[in-house]
Amino acid sequence: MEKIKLMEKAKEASKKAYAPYSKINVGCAIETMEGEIILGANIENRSYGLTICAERTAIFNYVLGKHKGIKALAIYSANVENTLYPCGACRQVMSEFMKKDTPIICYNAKENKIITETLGSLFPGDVLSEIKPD
Ligand SMILES: O=c1ccn([C@H]2C[C@H](O)[C@@H](CO)O2)c(=O)[nH]1
Ligand SMILES: [Zn+2]
Repeated sequence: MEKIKLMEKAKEASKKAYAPYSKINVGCAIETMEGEIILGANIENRSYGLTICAERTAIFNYVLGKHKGIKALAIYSANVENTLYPCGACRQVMSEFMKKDTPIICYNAKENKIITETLGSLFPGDVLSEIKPD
């Protein structure tokens, strides 16, 4: 799928965000190897630390759906000036289910520009392959 199309899905997902505290609605769209689209959005909590990011809700949705591989992941956010990149916790969770060369597509609202990274560029090192489940 074209990056812009996947980003449109992420934008759609951002409308499902529950973000009354930060007012930053983030949406995430995962394209699976089978070509399905899995969505996620951030869900905040009055106990701020319990907030979960859009990327992780999307990845957990992907896992529950028993899909076979992540082809690309797009992150959309409104109300932020700068490009929103995944936080450290999300990068760690991504490392469990994505490959080093899996594209992570970020949207920069300020420049109205799409920036493509990979998991390997955002989460370098060999930790990705250290422990393998059975
Ligand atoms: O990559 C990111 C960064 C932040 N957030 C959410 C968490 C919180 O609800 C709000 C502000 O940080 O944005 C995400 O969903 N994904
Ligand atoms: Zn995160």
